[in-house]
Amino acid sequence: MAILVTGGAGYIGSHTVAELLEKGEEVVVVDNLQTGHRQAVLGGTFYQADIRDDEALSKIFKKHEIEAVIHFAANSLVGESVEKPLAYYDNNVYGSQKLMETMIQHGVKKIVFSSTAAVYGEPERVPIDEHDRTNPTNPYGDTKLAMEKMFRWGDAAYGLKSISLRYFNAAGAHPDGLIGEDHHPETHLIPVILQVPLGKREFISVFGEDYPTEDGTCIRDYIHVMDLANAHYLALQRLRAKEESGVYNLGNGQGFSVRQVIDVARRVTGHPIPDRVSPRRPGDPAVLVASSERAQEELGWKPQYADLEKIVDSAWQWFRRHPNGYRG
Ligand SMILES: NC(=O)c1ccc[n+]([C@@H]2O[C@H](COP(=O)([O-])OP(=O)(O)OC[C@H]3O[C@@H](n4cnc5c(N)ncnc54)[C@H](O)[C@@H]3O)[C@@H](O)[C@H]2O)c1
Ligand SMILES: O=c1ccn([C@@H]2O[C@H](COP(=O)(O)OP(=O)(O)O[C@H]3O[C@H](CO)[C@@H](O)[C@H](O)[C@H]3O)[C@@H](O)[C@H]2O)c(=O)[nH]1
Repeated sequence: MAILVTGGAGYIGSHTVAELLEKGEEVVVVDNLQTGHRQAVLGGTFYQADIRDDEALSKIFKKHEIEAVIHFAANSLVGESVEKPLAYYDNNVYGSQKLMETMIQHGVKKIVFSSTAAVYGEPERVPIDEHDRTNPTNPYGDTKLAMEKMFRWGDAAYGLKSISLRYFNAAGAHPDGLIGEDHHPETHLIPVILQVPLGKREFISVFGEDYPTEDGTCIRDYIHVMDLANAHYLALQRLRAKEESGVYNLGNGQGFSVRQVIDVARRVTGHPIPDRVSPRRPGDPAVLVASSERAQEELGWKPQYADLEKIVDSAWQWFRRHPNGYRG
């Protein structure tokens, strides 16, 4: 039986496909390539299709015997979601609804899906654990919370078991150098910083220096993409063993400010990386740091690349070899 991966040509999806293939799983990928890359899919069967197209989805579910779904396909940028909220509800909420309907029609009852730290909004305390209040400060986080609720009700009504993985900030690349991050335009902090030593931009903009943090810049918890990929495999194993829904944070439990990340990148690349302060980006919470104790205890998850220097170096190795991403 196969694992259907939606968004498997994207950044985190392609690394998870690589992990699943390495574990000997049969993989079917569905991706509309709106931000993904065909070359990023290292194996399995690939379909270029949109998850909102239920006819196309149904054909794929008929053709393959699908055991479980790992669902990454989404719009996922905090800033963009504030400007275009409806595109986020359409792809993330309606898209997940269509996917769930197709799963139910075909008797598929297991799903692992991407949620986010953005469901918490401004946390009441850090590190954040899964019991803490969810109160998103941007439409993106709100759509992911709506997805979580939809799958929870889907369990109650149809016995569809889901594991929601609330990742914090993904970064880094596969150690074999074949796949990595490639977004157009790139907006994520670590790759944007690395565009400076690559000669693609002159300086890094620091979005806001007046947050209630030690140096005034936002704090995030950075997590290596291979550690995320492994967590998806472990979540799948948990669903196979327990058939029980759950929610897990995935982060390293350590927060780094924008300025600290820039300093690490300066050390890793040996480049001065000039910076300039610009206004806050709407929708950004000041601090997001995870407690991932539950994932460690219940999934047996243990991050292998917890050190920020290793994460930035891993991203740097990819960008040095592929300054234009999959285009060379
Ligand atoms: N990157 C992060 O730091 C981060 C953190 C938390 C959560 N997430 C979540 O993880 C998931 C993957 O994020 P990513 O950074 O790899 O993003 P990405 O944009 O690289 O990957 C998303 C993939 O989904 C595909 N896709 C989008 N809409 C689709 C649709 N309607 N039908 C079929 N395919 C579709 C895209 O083409 C792309 O290949 C997203 O759900 C995102 O919200 C990401
Ligand atoms: O050029 C830049 C880019 C970003 N930032 C700041 O860096 C931090 C991290 O930003 P970014 O890398 O864009 O990530 P987030 O906005 O934190 O969102 C990411 O991390 C979330 C989980 O925390 C995920 O849900 C999202 O999908 C993913 O894009 C934020 O404070 C930004 O304001 C800058 O100062 N300058």
